[in-house]
Amino acid sequence: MDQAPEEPRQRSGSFSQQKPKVLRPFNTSEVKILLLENINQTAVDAFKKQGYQVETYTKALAGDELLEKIKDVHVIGIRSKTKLTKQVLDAAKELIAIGCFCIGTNQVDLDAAAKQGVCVFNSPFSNSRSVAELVIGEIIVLARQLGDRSNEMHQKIWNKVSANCFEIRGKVLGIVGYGHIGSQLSVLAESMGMTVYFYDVLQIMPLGTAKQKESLEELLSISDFVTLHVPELEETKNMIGEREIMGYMKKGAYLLNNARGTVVQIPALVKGLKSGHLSGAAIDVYPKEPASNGPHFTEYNDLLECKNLIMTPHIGGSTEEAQSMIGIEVSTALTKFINQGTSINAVNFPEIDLRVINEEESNTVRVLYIHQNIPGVLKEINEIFADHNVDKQYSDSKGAIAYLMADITQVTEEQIEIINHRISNTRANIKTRVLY
Ligand SMILES: O=C(O)C(=O)COP(=O)(O)O
Repeated sequence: MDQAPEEPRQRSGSFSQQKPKVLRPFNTSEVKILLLENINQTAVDAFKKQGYQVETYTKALAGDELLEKIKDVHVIGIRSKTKLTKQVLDAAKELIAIGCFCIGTNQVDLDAAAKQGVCVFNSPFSNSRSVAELVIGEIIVLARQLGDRSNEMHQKIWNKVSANCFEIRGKVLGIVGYGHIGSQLSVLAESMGMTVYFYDVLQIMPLGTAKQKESLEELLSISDFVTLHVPELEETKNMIGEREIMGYMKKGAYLLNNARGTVVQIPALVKGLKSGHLSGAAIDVYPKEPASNGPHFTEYNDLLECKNLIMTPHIGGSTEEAQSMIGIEVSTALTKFINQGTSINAVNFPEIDLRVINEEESNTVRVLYIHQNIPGVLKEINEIFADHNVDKQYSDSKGAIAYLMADITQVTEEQIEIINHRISNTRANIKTRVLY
């Protein structure tokens, strides 16, 4: 006789089959999300699935237009072009979070955002493979002068030359910045037969047979190809100028910048190329970049005259794969922050999370309290919580701001209002939300 199938056992711990309760801060259709710079459809779909209102633009916004649009949204999604300065953030009265749908966060005043209780997320590695592959392509294109040959053919010129065209096998690649992109590139370059060295401010374990160099100057002086993979920081601004190009890079070397435009001084690059000290360069990023597609690249006429210079319009991370992954990654982080207060992986905030509240915990509320990091705050808060049962609580700080998350049980609807009101009126309050 067939045996009846066993009842599935109730699993425990983090595999619990109890359903997490969906916490709703307010009617989700009131959550307004503004997405700029052609953010991927995966993000638009994810936000719409939550029931949020979503407005999208293909370009970056600036000036009055940005101030007008940002003033009543709860979340803004941007890429590398939209500048969220303190002045812009001051106008964003309802803003709770910013999503940078890219790696870089230099376009946002992170400190001002934190002080206003606005949590910033990015996508730290989803486009690293795309950038690394682009660099491999550029190295070969430069070594074979393909840009110039192709331009000549477009002008009907047949120019078959082998002088100063090289294989990349056995050449030295110098990587400045050995993070997600630099290290990925290191592996790809070695598999093409290149010898890899890198420079980084941190001591990092090299992948494959790559080796770390102690100084930037040493790296520059031994590399046939120098490629930059550093963030835009005070320390990296103008990092590569005449001293580095003419003084330290080898004669005949190539320079690649797919990092940030401000890292390389354009006049020094032009001098390096025009003097013949550099054999070529690939530049994807510029100190000033147009906000939208079209004939707007008018700042750098000197570059237009340089030979063996590949110029691209900041497309390092622009692949279908990277953009769709970034869309999912950043929209997921933002949704968790909106719905549950989770700030894990935030770039400017203490990283806080608590296990989910289950559906049957019907009278449990979650208090999210973003406050100034000053003495005596927890005492005040715990007095407010004193008549309730604090089920779990976690708090952490980062610089001037602190973030407390607490789940309180047996709270009636009137009490929710009272708790919200009392916490919002504490002297350290920056932003308080109560989810239920
Ligand atoms: O990921 C980054 O930081 C980039 O530079 C890519 O920027 P983008 O999203 O293409 O504007």
